[in-house]
Amino acid sequence: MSHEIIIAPSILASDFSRLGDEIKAVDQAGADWIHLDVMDGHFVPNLTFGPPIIKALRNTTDKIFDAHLMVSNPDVLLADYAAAGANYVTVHAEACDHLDRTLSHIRELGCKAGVALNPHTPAAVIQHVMDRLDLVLVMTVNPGFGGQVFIPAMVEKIATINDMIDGRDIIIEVDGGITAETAGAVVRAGAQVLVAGSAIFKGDNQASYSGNIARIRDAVR
Ligand SMILES: O=C(CO)[C@@H](O)[C@H](O)COP(=O)(O)O
Ligand SMILES: [Fe+2]
Repeated sequence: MSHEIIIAPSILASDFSRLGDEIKAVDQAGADWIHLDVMDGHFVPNLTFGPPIIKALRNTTDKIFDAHLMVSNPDVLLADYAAAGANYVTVHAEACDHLDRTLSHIRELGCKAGVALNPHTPAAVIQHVMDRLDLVLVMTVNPGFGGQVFIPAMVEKIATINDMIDGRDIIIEVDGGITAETAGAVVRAGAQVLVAGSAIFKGDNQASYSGNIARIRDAVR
C-alpha cells in the first residue's frame, strides 16, 4: 500500500462563478484529487451542488473526483454521482440507516466507497464495515462550512482508526482546518489524504495555488 500524501483541494473555498477555471488552476498547481463538498441544507445547514454540476465539471480535469456527500439520504442519488464521474463517493455514517448496504451499492456502481465521521461520532461505528470500505474521512471540524478551526482531539481518533485498519487497503482522509500547521499531526497519526479549502484557495498567497499546495506538502515531507 502506498503512503504517498494526497492533497485534495476543496472547491468549496473557490470562486463559484469560475468553478471550471478554479479546478484547472489547482490541477496545474499540483493538486492530486479534487474534493467536492455536496451539501443538502438538511444534514448540514448549507447548500452547494449535486450531480449535474459535478458532471459539468468532469471535463475540466482528469484528476480523481472525491465526492463528500453531506446529505441526509445519500442512497437516492448514488447512481447519479457515479454517472457524473465521481471516483470516490463518501457518505456520512450518521446519515445511513444501512451503512453496509450503502457502501456495497457504491462499489457496485464502480466507485470507491468512503465513510465520513462527524467529530462526535466514535470510530467504532465503522468496525462492522471494514471489509467494504476504501476510505475513512475523519471530519476535523463540524461539517457544513469552510474556514473553521481544526479540532485537535481528532488526532487521537485518526490514530485509533489507523489501528483498526490493521493492514487493510483503506486510506484515511482528513477534512477541516487543514493547513501547513495542522497537517503534520494528522499525517503522523495515519492520515494520507489531506483536504484543504481555505489554506489553498484563500491562503496567505492567493495568487499562488501551487505555493499553497507546496507549503502543505513540504510540512509533511
Ligand atoms: O467538508 C467540508 C466542510 O464541511 C470541507 O471539505 C471544507 O471545505 C474544508 O474547508 P477548510 O476547513 O479547509 O477551509
Ligand atoms: Fe469536505
